[in-house]
Amino acid sequence: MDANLFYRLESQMPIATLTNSIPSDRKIDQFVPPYGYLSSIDAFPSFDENVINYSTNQRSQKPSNLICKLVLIGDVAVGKSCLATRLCHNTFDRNYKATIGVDFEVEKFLILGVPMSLQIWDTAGQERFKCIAAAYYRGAHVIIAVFDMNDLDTLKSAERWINEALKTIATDNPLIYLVGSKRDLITDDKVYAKIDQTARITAKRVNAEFWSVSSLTGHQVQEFFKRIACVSYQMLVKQQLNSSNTSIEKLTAKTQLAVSLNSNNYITKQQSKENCCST
Ligand SMILES: Nc1nc2c(ncn2[C@@H]2O[C@H](COP(=O)(O)OP(=O)(O)OP(=O)(O)O)[C@@H](O)[C@H]2O)c(=O)[nH]1
Repeated sequence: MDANLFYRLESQMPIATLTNSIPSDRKIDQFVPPYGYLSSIDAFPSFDENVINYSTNQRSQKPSNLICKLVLIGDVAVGKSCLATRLCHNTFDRNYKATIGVDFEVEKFLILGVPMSLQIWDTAGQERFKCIAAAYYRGAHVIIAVFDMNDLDTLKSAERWINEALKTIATDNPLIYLVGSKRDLITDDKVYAKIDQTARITAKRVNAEFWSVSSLTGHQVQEFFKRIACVSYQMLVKQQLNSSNTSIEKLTAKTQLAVSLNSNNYITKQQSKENCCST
């Protein structure tokens, strides 16, 4: 179904029907912490008071159509599609099937009682599809750069992928996540600690939050996307509140201007009348 039609139909649903259709493991009432406090540039420890008030108001109204666009980027075969599949279908495929251009999934969350759709754009890592995939970066709120923890060259590439995406994304301050995949393949704790440390340094350099996951075992996958859902919900709601404040401010400024213009006009007319009468 065409994505726009889907959202139009959904926005006409009663809120109870919509919220009941969201599974309980997609309902979030507590802010999800980062993978480790040291791995995040901003810990976002809790929901902001304004965001909680907004959510309470929203629950009593028709649901607003909050949509968070997310792009998965990174080298060939680092595990982007498996990550999306683990989240959306809770399955894992050992057979590698290259993504052709881009794939699309939607996952619904209910955050503080308000529905939000996570649009997941899974892009191809193959060089020949880069142009097609990059066309889908525009307007993304979240960038997830995936690298294979067993191949540190893909970590260097992840940094390049992020910098390239930032040039075309055209969104103010998108949230950036650096994700080490295939955690299950590293059994030596010392080896893991070294990779983890290197990844955190890279993450800091690119203003990203670092996570380490395994799509094979499902390790940290659900937590990771719940974390994204919380942080992006908070960001989108704050943006909405700021823009409505700005329009109220603009409206107030316009009204004041109109009042002052009118009163000036009135004074001028009065004065001219007075002048006229006095002659
Ligand atoms: N052991 C293990 N293998 C994984 C994991 N995630 C992905 N793989 C394997 O890695 C290979 C590539 O995974 P994909 O998810 O298709 O990789 P991709 O990044 O989407 O690749 P492109 O579509 O070419 O960009 C597949 O054979 C997967 O089975 C994981 O967590 N653990």
